[in-house]
Amino acid sequence: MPRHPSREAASMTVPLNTAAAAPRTELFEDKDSLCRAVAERLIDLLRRTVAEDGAAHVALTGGGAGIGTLVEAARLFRSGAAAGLDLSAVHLWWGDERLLPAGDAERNAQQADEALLDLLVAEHGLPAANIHRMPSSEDAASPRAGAELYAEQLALHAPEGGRAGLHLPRFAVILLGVGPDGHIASLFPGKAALQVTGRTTVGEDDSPKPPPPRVSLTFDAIHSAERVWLVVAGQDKAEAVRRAADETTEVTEIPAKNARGARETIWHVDRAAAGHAQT
Ligand SMILES: O=C1O[C@H](COP(=O)(O)O)[C@@H](O)[C@H](O)[C@H]1O
Repeated sequence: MPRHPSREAASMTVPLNTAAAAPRTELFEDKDSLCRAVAERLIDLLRRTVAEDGAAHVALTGGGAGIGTLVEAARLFRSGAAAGLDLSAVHLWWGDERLLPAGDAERNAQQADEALLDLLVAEHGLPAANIHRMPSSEDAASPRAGAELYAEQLALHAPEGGRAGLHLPRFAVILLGVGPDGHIASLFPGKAALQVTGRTTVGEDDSPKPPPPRVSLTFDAIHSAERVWLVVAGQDKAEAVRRAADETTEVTEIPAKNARGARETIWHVDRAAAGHAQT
């Protein structure tokens, strides 16, 4: 297995992680109800994790349903429904990012700031230092350098004896959107980044979805999470959802198939993404 995706493998296989939690699906009427439910579930999980472990680490995602979930979480904070959650013990990370200038509107972190994080820092006691953004193009000259920088950040928050020898925080949950092509984070179909093992992060020079330069968690990092929650809304995702559930589909064709957490894997899917007729 390559440690870095120096070149694309013409024909590759990536094993499905059958040791992790098998996926279950929860169906929602539409994107709004899905995002509301995931936001409530996330706040509840953070409360429980902080109470039990003293800290909670979460990896956020971009994308329509990912940012929609943060918008709903902001609504819950504004309404007082998140009262009692000690945000000084919560750390926020990302599953992937575009290697663009800080503050670029296309960056997942920028969209998260606008949807939720600026509010949490200004009014709800989230320390700015607990927001662990992936490097920008000012921080790193290449996706590979960006990946190495983020791996160092992750390692600083790793507990002793982390899973599979990887130096990572203990993620209570990693949130993941799914692209119409079946990608998760910046792990795209057929790309050599899918094969990277023994590392927590990977650079992608040539993402088929613009912009090309990106940084992503690896499958190994995703599999280390306690929980993986996928958030998938819209008819354009229906084919990817269908293929991910098909046992004959290869991970290299639909990377989302291999998005699994150690204890729990939930696909939150709206009716359109599930391929149901619209009502
Ligand atoms: O490029 C990305 O796309 C996916 C899905 O985005 P969507 O707009 O099709 O919902 C997202 O999960 C990922 O974080 C992002 O970088």
